Amino acid sequence: MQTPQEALSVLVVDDQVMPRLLARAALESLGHRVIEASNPTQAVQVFIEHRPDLVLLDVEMPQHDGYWVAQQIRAAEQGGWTPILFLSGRHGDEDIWRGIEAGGDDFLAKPITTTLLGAKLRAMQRLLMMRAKLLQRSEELRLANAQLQQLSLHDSLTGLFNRRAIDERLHQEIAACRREGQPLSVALLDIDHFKRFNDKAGHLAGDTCLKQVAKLLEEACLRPRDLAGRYGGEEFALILPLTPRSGAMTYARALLRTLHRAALAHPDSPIGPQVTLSGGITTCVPDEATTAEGLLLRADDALYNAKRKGRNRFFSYEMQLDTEEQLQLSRGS
Ligand SMILES: Nc1nc2c(ncn2[C@@H]2O[C@H](COP(=O)(O)OP(=O)(O)OP(=O)(O)O)[C@@H](O)[C@H]2O)c(=O)[nH]1
Repeated sequence: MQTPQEALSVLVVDDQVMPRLLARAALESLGHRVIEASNPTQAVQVFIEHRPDLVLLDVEMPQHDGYWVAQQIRAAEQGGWTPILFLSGRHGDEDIWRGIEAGGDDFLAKPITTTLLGAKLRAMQRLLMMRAKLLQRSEELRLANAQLQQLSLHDSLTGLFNRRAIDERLHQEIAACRREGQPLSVALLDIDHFKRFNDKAGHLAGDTCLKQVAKLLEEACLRPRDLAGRYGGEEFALILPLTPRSGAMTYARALLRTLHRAALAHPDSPIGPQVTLSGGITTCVPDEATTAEGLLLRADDALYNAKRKGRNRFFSYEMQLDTEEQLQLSRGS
C-alpha cells in the first residue's frame, strides 16, 4: 500500500481512447503511474492481476457499466479497499447516488482538470494512509493479545501450560470424555528429592532441571489431546484423554524409561545418581459426579502412595498398584 507522498499506480478504465489518454497525461504530470483497461471485463482482470492503488472508472461503457466493474472489484478485493473514483459525463444526483451505492468513493464530472484530479487523489491518499495505520494498529493489537494469551496460559520458566490452563483443559476434557463415554486419565508428577537437588546444586541448576523434565514431558505428549503442564513448584500434571487405566500405567512406565535414558544428573538423591519422578494417576469414564477437583485429589493421593512406596514410580489410584508391581505382574503372566 502506498504512503501519501509516493506515486500511486492508477487503473484508468474507459472504452474511449481520448479520455484514457487525457487521464494518463494528467496522472503522469502528477507523478503517478498508469495502467489502462478499455472494457469492463478487462478492467476486472487487470485489477486482479495488478492490484492498483486507485481506480479511475468511466461509467458508460458497452456490455457492462462502471457500476458493474466497481461491484466486481469490491467482491475481488475481499477485506481490502481500493479507492474508486467515477468519471462521467452524467453527474446528476441519481448518478452520484448509484455510483456510491455500487462501491465508488467519489464521483467526478468529465471533463476534469488536472488540479481537481490531483486534489481528489490527495484526499484518497490520506484515507489510504489512515487505513494503513489502522490496519497496522489492529495487527499490533492482535499480536499483543496473542502474547497476553500465551503468557496467561503458560509457565514462564518451562514454557509448559500453567495451572490455569491445566484447570481449564481438565474441565473441558471431563465434559468431552463424558459425552464420548471415553476414559480420562490424569496424573500428578513430582521430582523426587528436589529440595536436596536445590540445596546441593543451587536454585539455578534446579531451574535447568525443571526445564529439562518439562521438555521430556512435552515430548511424551504424542496424541493431539494429551497435555503436559506445570502444576506448581516441582510438580507437573498430565491430562491423557481416551486413555484407560492400564494404558495410563503403560504410558507412565514408558515415561520413566525415557527419563532414565535422559540420565539427568541428581547431585544428592538417595535413590541414585539420576533425577527420578514419582506420579499419581487416576482414571475414570467421567459421569455427572466427576469434578476436576475430585480427580486432582485422587491423583494427589496416588502420588503420595508412590512417594511412600519408594519413589521413582507411578501409582494408580483405581488399581491400587504401582508401575513396579504392574511390571512384575506382567512378567509373571
Ligand atoms: N529451582 C527451583 N526449585 C523449586 C521451584 N519451585 C519449587 N522448588 C523447590 O522444590 C523443592 C520441593 O521440595 P519438597 O516439597 O520438600 O519435595 P522433595 O525434596 O522433592 O521431596 P519428595 O517430593 O518427597 O521427593 C523445594 O526446595 C522448592 O524450593 C522452582 O521454580 N525452581
